Amino acid sequence: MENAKSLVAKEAAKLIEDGMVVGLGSGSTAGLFIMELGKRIQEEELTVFGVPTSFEARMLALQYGVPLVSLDEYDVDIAVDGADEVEKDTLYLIKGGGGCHTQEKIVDYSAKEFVVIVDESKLVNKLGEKYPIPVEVVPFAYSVVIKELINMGGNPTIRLGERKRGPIITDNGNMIIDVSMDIDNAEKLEKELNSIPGVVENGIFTKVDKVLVGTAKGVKTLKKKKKKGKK
Ligand SMILES: O=C(CO)[C@H](O)[C@H](O)COP(=O)(O)O
Repeated sequence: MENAKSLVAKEAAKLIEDGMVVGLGSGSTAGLFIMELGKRIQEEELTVFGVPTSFEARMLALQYGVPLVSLDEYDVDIAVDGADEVEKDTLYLIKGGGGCHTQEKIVDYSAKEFVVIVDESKLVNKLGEKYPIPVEVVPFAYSVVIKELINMGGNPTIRLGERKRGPIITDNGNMIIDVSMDIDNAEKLEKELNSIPGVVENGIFTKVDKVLVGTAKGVKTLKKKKKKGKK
């Protein structure tokens, strides 16, 4: 899959034009995109600025020579980001495997165009098939949020560090609760989860313009087929 990720990252870097402000996603695929963008900036002497979605993206941008600006000063022309799951027909996503979905959603949703880059392993028929929904929660609220998620029919677990004996802490100083639940109407659930007091943001993304998929044979573009759960 590493080759598919590199292919799709390279293809996405070709979308960037001189003068653009680019949202820089988080995760391994977005990291490869940052590297490819850095190469184009150096080789073609492009004037491009990045807006990072995480500490990790910021560090990679510095490493690969992508100059950074903040959302306070600039609007984002295009955001390029990875995903944990992509529902094939709707292009709805689950993000937040790296715990960065809050800043990702702020940057990705503010962009004039939001492009997702994944390899084929991320495609699912139904959102939530393989991956729970990451929910970023203010630590003070974790127990009441867990109760509410159970009331909503979910199965929540606190995300723990791999070696740390305790919850992982996001770039914003919060905890992540991963919740498995049936996603009947993704747009509605995205809003409902955010209405729980103490929830900062959840990892359902329903506003996506384009998905580029890296495969063994090359890169294909996915288009939206239907809007699910809308009455
Ligand atoms: O949402 C994310 C981080 O919060 C990532 O985009 C997602 O986890 C995909 O990562 P990778 O490209 O490493 O598979």
